[in-house]
Amino acid sequence: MIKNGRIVKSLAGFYDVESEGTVYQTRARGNFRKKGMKPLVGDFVQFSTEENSEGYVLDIKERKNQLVRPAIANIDQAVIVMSTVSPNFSLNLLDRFLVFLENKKMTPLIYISKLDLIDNLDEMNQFKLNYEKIGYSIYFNSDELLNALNHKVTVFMGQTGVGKTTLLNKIAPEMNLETGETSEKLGRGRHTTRHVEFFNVAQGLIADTPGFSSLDYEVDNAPDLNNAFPEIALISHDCKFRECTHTHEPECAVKRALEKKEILQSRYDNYLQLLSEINNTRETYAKRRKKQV
Ligand SMILES: Nc1nc2c(ncn2[C@@H]2O[C@H](COP(=O)(O)OP(=O)(O)OP(=O)(O)O)[C@@H](O)[C@H]2O)c(=O)[nH]1
Ligand SMILES: [Zn+2]
Repeated sequence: MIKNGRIVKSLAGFYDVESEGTVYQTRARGNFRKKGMKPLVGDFVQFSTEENSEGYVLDIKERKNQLVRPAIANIDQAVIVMSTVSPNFSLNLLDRFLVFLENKKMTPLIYISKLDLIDNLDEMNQFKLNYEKIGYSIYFNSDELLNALNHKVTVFMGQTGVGKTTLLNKIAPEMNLETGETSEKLGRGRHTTRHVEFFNVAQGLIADTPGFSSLDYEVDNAPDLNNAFPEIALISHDCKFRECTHTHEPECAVKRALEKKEILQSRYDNYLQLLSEINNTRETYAKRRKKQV
């Protein structure tokens, strides 16, 4: 019988496909293999199932997005975990995570951990207001965050030590994750490769997230960078030049908005920093290519 479903687990060449509430064990066998495509957890697939024998994944539907580590596809949203201290809160790092997610069409949710370690909340409250104005959701407690996971596929990301595991243990104890502390106590190596699996939490799906300690935001051109800053993208429609980079061009609406404090200075500064990183990388590549000729 041919069915449609979604891969919810992958282990040693087997794929668990969920279809209308039932999970079927399958292997890969389809045209996509010739194209070098490998089924990923999160893929919507067509598969065959037979009684008394395993089924086969026959076709993979087009992906909305995908991650390499963990290897998953079609992710709706990502929780960026940022701590107030140890490691220190960084708007620069946060904006890099946001650019990465915007570019991948994953909705960012921002969770602030270790609020108990700071005496004064003024700065964090101001940050919350500022970023909510851009359109982002900021969470100071895990119960509110839990509600936002309903009916969505969510991954968790953040610098090492910010408290991802601690947070996941609070909202999804069934995932049985080890925090930095416990895995050190037990003398086990960190970052052991696990199989990839979705967990049902709050009527949504959560993917385990082994990686993400360093971040390549994966944007390599100015227009994509512009679009990865939603408030800049919106205002850029009023710039005189269609491909305005908001640096040296006359009649730039973004610079006007900056003067009127309608755009945060830190956001603009981080935009400029990423833009110059992108330009530097492009120049380096161009030089290398010239040398090769
Ligand atoms: N005071 C306080 N400590 C926290 C909080 N969240 C996490 N921690 C501590 O911070 C340390 C790191 O937490 P983890 O949950 O292991 O961090 P992680 O992001 O999973 O780190 P990696 O596994 O390295 O990616 C642990 O000692 C936690 O107990 C918090 O909200 N408040
Ligand atoms: Zn402009």
